[in-house]
Amino acid sequence: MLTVENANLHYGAAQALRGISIKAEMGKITCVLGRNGVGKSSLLRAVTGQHALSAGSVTFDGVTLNGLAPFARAKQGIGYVPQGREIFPLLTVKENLETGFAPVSRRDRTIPEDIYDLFPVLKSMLSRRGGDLSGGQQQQLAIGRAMVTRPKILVLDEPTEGIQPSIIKDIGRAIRYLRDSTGMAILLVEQYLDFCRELADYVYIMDRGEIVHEGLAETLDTPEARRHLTV
Ligand SMILES: Nc1ncnc2c1ncn2[C@@H]1O[C@H](COP(=O)(O)OP(=O)(O)OP(=O)(O)O)[C@@H](O)[C@H]1O
Repeated sequence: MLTVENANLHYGAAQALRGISIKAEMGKITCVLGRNGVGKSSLLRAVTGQHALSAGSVTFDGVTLNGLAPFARAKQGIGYVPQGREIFPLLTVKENLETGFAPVSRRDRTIPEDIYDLFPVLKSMLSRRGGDLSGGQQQQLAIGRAMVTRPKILVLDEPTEGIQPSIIKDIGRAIRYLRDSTGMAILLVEQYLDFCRELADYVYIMDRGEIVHEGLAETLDTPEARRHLTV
């Protein structure tokens, strides 16, 4: 289980996280919803080690991650699909997938076949450059690359952003498959309410750096929850 406890995060004098506490359990999809700029990406930066917390803690599987570099967190089993995908545009699809080998032991440096079962388009485009793929294909590649790192928890930053509906469906199916087949934890942040309602086991809503609602996915249909999500 991933646990974030009483997390504060600052950019200079500006505070982006204010006493955030969340849990992401193994075998469950945990979704953090919130409007633009409420701190969702900052929360994931704190989990993946790209920005230090100014107070509070992040623990995974009983190990405190505070102070560990992103690379060391990847070795602990944190797989990350960043906002905007961050595909290497000049590397081929295969080479992009192979960048995921870095944190895994030598004997695990293979590309899991289920990546191609989930996203057949990647197999047919292995020698194409990452930059030539559509946004949706790049999102699939970014998920594939994270799967190569053999994560115990997959952390996704707005996986539906700018993606066409048919590929959003494929991505939802892939996330469910990963939960059910491997029992990994999934933590995703989103603005797209319907995607989360269909997929999530447990949801949090953030507003201005704080958690303002939490509960089972069904609770998203309550007026209190909706109030935090409407502009
Ligand atoms: N590098 C930075 N330096 C200064 N302020 C930042 C930085 N990154 C984010 N912020 C600010 O911190 C707050 C939270 O930003 P964050 O990106 O975490 O929100 P978000 O919910 O992920 O938004 P979005 O949906 O637009 O990605 C915002 O007010 C943002 O302007």
